[in-house]
Amino acid sequence: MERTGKVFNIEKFHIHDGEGIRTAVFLKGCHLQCPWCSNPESQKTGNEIVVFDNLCTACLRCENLCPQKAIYHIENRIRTNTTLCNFCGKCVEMCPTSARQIYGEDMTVAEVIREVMEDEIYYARSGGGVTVTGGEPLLQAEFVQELIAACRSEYLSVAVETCGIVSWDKMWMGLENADEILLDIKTTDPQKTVVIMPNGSDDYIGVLRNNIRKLRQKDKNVIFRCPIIPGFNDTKSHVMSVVIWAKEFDVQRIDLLPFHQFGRHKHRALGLGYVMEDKKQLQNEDMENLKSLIERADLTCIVGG
Ligand SMILES: C[S@@+](CC[C@H](N)C(=O)[O-])C[C@H]1O[C@@H](n2cnc3c(N)ncnc32)[C@H](O)[C@@H]1O
Ligand code: SF4
Ligand code: SF4
Ligand code: SF4
Repeated sequence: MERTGKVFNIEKFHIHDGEGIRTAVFLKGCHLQCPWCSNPESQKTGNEIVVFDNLCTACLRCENLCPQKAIYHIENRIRTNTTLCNFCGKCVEMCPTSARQIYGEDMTVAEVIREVMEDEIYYARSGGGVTVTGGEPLLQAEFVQELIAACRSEYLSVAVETCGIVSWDKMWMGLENADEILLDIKTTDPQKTVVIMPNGSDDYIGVLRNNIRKLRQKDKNVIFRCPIIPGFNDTKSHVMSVVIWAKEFDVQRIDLLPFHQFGRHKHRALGLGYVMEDKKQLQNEDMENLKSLIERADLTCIVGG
């Protein structure tokens, strides 16, 4: 049987996360739980169904239609019994306000490539390609390996975004043929890793450093990316420690990603809560100061990636 990957989104005309016009393929499942994550729907491995209360008009169409009788309401708030739901998608299709969403679909590499190739004309013109992201894409390293091989046979370049916290075997399987590796350095401080891996971060920093070292020994093109998260790592000392790592591993570029709150409605709809509500991204001037720390070390820095 053909291998499938668990995909939760394919986004066209993506202009970040690699050169040119890109199609981003989002793979579901992540073993980290960054409280600020812009894609919290990526974290669980299995399918999920959500209702955005702010969009729901409580028309009850979905409740009346569900073949599994999985939908019910409590005081005009629509809820889904996920043990009864078989993710048929009927309620999502007919919801007049797009308040219902299913996250997660099993797709073959051929199915993903078919969608990707709909925009073939733009990649060549813009120097773009495909970005594989998530969730943590390298948890599905075999699928990523096959997807990259299929992209290469269509002459498409591939960037992969990763947190870098997987075994070396998975890392290499997924990244050996990637053109660009966007490696997130969320922290260099072992004391802080519990914030992003509350269930046990073991040797987060050791695993990350070891993977970077091996990628560089194999001459892979690595770009460090630092999401700048208020109250967690928005300091000069954090950026300086990333600069020191870049020098140590001969990495030439560190991008800075300003904190945003695009994921906040999804956190709520998934019942995860959102602890970043009152956090504000750095002022432009402060971001520029962090950028200049990197540039003064003769490294390239793009804000926004
Ligand atoms: C959602 S992650 C998926 C890839 C991989 N799991 C990782 O963390 O690198 C993609 C990128 O979004 C960034 N990101 C996530 N939430 C963010 C937020 N609230 N503000 C800015 N960047 C964010 C991550 O740091 C990462 O560079
Ligand atoms: S169909 Fe959509 S708007 Fe109507 S009750 Fe269901 S979720 Fe709400
Ligand atoms: S996806 Fe299908 S089974 Fe699940 S709640 Fe919607 S209509 Fe019911
Ligand atoms: S590692 Fe990436 S996908 Fe996973 S929780 Fe953190 S930002 Fe989200």
